[in-house]
Amino acid sequence: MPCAICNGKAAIKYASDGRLLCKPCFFQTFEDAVLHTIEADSLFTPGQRVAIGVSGGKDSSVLTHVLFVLNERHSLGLDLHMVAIDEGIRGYRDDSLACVYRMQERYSLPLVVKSFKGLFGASLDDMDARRTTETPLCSECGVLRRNALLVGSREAQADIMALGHNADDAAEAVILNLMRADTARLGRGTKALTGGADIPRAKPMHRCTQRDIVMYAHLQRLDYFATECTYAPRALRNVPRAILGAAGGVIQGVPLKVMQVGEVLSRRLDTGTRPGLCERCGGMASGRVCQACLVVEAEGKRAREG
Ligand SMILES: Nc1ncnc2c1ncn2[C@@H]1O[C@H](COP(=O)(O)OP(=O)(O)OP(=O)(O)O)[C@@H](O)[C@H]1O
Repeated sequence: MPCAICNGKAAIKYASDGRLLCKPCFFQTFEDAVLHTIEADSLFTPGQRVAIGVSGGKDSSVLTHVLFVLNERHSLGLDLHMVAIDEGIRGYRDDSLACVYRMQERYSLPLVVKSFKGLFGASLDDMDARRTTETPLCSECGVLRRNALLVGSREAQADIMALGHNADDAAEAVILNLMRADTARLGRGTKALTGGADIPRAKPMHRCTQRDIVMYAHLQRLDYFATECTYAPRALRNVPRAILGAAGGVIQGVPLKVMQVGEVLSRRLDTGTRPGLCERCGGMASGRVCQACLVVEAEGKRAREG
């Protein structure tokens, strides 16, 4: 089959729109899609210090590589830094952090590492050990990680964060919030730029599908840690992930379609209320105190009760 762009020999299906492409055209198309999001959503301005959240996983490894390439190729003028969070998950984050250190060497970017233990007094494994039931810890972990990324980005004196969220992540969030009838958060994750109250969060791969990201990482032979998090089997996200996985076999570009619906619904349901600042830590909060401070408070109580 001929490549849909250059008529050369096609080797890869571009999952976002189903076109068959050769390897160089696939790389170019994927990188152009990220550049398009950066420009269309005005994510960055020249001279900005960008803290890339790097976990050692495929998404942030691809993001770091593509931002590094685009910054050079298009003279974006970005001062790229890396921020990594060690949640304290034995057999998972320790190995993926080793990958982050190798990335630091490869791209020669400054790196800030913050740990849950250092910031909140307990690792995720410590928090799990205090629980008597197998409750999913992923939402608490996500809340604390967001806060830790903010602390790390402040330490790096970053103007903006760049995170590796993709279209599948956004679609999973839309489906999860639909199932919970959480209309206030329906559009959460569907925007490429959020959180003006503190350091904003940009998602340059927001319109890239997971399939294309995995293919890009594989064909570029990027170094990343592929093992799933120890706690992943308990994650609520497995439900929407399974739905999207099943639909992906029969509907082209399904994550992008679900994401578009989330965007439309969130605009229609927008009440105009914007988050303020937490009175304890200064992070973003919908109430007086942010989710991270509430999680830390609950964990402290658990630890005292032994
Ligand atoms: N431990 C971490 N340290 C720094 N940044 C992180 C960490 N975990 C997640 N992030 C950032 O948040 C983004 C979304 O994380 P999430 O866990 O939802 O996705 P993921 O698919 O596991 O990402 P990745 O493949 O990069 O690990 C990541 O791409 C990365 O930019």
